[in-house]
Amino acid sequence: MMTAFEMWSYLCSVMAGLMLAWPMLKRYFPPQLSMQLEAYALKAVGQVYPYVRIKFPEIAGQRLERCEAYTAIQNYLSASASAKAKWLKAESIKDSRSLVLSMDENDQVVDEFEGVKLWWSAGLDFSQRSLSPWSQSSEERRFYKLSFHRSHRDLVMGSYIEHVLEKGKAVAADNRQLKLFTNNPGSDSHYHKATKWSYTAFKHPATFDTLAMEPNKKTEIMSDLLKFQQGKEYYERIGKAWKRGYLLYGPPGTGKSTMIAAMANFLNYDVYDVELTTVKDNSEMRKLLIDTSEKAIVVIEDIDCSLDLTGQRKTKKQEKEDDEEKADPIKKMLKGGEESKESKVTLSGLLNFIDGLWSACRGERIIVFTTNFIEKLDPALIRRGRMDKHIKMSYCGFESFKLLARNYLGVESHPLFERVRRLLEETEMTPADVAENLMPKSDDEDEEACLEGLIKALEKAKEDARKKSEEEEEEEKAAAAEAEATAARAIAEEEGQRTLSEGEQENGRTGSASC
Ligand SMILES: Nc1ncnc2c1ncn2[C@@H]1O[C@H](COP(=O)(O)OP(=O)(O)OP(=O)(O)O)[C@@H](O)[C@H]1O
Ligand SMILES: [Mg+2]
Repeated sequence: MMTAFEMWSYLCSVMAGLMLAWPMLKRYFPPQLSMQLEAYALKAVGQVYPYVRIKFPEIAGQRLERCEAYTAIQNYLSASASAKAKWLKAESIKDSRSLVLSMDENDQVVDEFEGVKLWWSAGLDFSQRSLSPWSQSSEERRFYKLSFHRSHRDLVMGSYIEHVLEKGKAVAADNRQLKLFTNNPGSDSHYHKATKWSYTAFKHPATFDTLAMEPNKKTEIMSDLLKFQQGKEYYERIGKAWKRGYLLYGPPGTGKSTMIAAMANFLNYDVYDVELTTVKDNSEMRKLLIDTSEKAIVVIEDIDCSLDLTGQRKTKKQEKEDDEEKADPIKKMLKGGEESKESKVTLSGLLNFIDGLWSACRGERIIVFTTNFIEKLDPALIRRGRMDKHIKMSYCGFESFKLLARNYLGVESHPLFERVRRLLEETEMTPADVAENLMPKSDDEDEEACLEGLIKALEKAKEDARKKSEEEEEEEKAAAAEAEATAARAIAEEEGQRTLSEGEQENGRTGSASC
């Protein structure tokens, strides 16, 4: 004969078994019926059932965004799921080169944390979505459910969930394919899935190993990036948003864009390439930036050309057009439609988003501006704190050349290196041009031919620079001579005028004396 306690324990364990088996049994019932059964069963056992359940939906919130927790749990469970679950789902990651297995809907796995058993199950809800007053569509909503005994509530809430999310994010970082986002031209759509970003897989092969620059400078940048990436607690402690601004400046072809790609590959961050000229106004800019994920590099290339952010300067052409429009109102009206398409992002808007917005965002973000003309930028835009690190990308030095030669030709040293070194000291050539000269153009071209080609190009560049400076000197001399001649003419004219007026005065005096 069973005691009351034994019966109670038996009943509880049957109920627990049923609850845990339910996700698997559910597949044999129509969706509507299974939802109703679940609701009744929940009511019935709610009072006595000793297990707590937490549901993590895939889609949540008003904007129906994908829940970060769901993704993290999916990644966390992928490891246990592939070992324990019976129904598995395979998804390809990283350029379809590997597969991630996650448990299928209605399956479950058991996890253990600090000696406590916890059950995870995957499920599917069907929610009715009304498309119009006459029709409805059923939408599938995935979720994960965590079940555990109520005596472990503190442990789960206190540390287990945090542990799952952190591990899940780490797995995601290892597995994920980097993405390159670009902003779509301004759209006013309110449809919940409309996004302001579109993306493609980021497969740029540049790394810090292939980036040619002075070794000390490169090491400094890499340590700076690492320090930033590992600085979560530090930024929290000093009360600063976890962001860092880099300004890359230098002539075209010195590797600014290549450096951004190397940064993304080094940190494993997505790249958000902002095309400022298609951003309608400051508020759209804000929305765009809120929509970026954490672990992101936000890039604004050629900031000096993107917008009139440099103290509201106007080009001569714009000034002339403005004058013409003032004189001709019809022309202004005709141009009106065109103007409304122009971006109205302002310098202060841009400064606000760099400073203000990200203070409220969790997760690390790097912002990179590039420019060919640092002197054209408003000092407010690039002051430390906004653009924390200013990195000058310069012409190719000998160390950079050696790296390019190793990369492009596979040579560490060569008798021609010495000539290249001397020429690089005497003339300026961008890494882009050096790289182009080092690249074999046919199978017959060996490293010697490429190095000789580079030497010829360097000699030509040196000769061109010499001629250019001679021409400039000539022009300067001619301009100085012209200025001197103009000054002499002006003095002579002034002299002539004075003699003339003195003569007239003299004549006047003799005239009046003879009268
Ligand atoms: N420092 C470098 N190291 C390795 N390759 C480089 C470097 N600089 C330039 N290159 C090569 O030259 C090409 C052009 O470089 P990149 O686009 O990075 O220049 P940039 O400074 O961004 O120029 P721009 O100012 O015109 O945008 C790259 O594809 C790369 O192959
Ligand atoms: Mg570039």
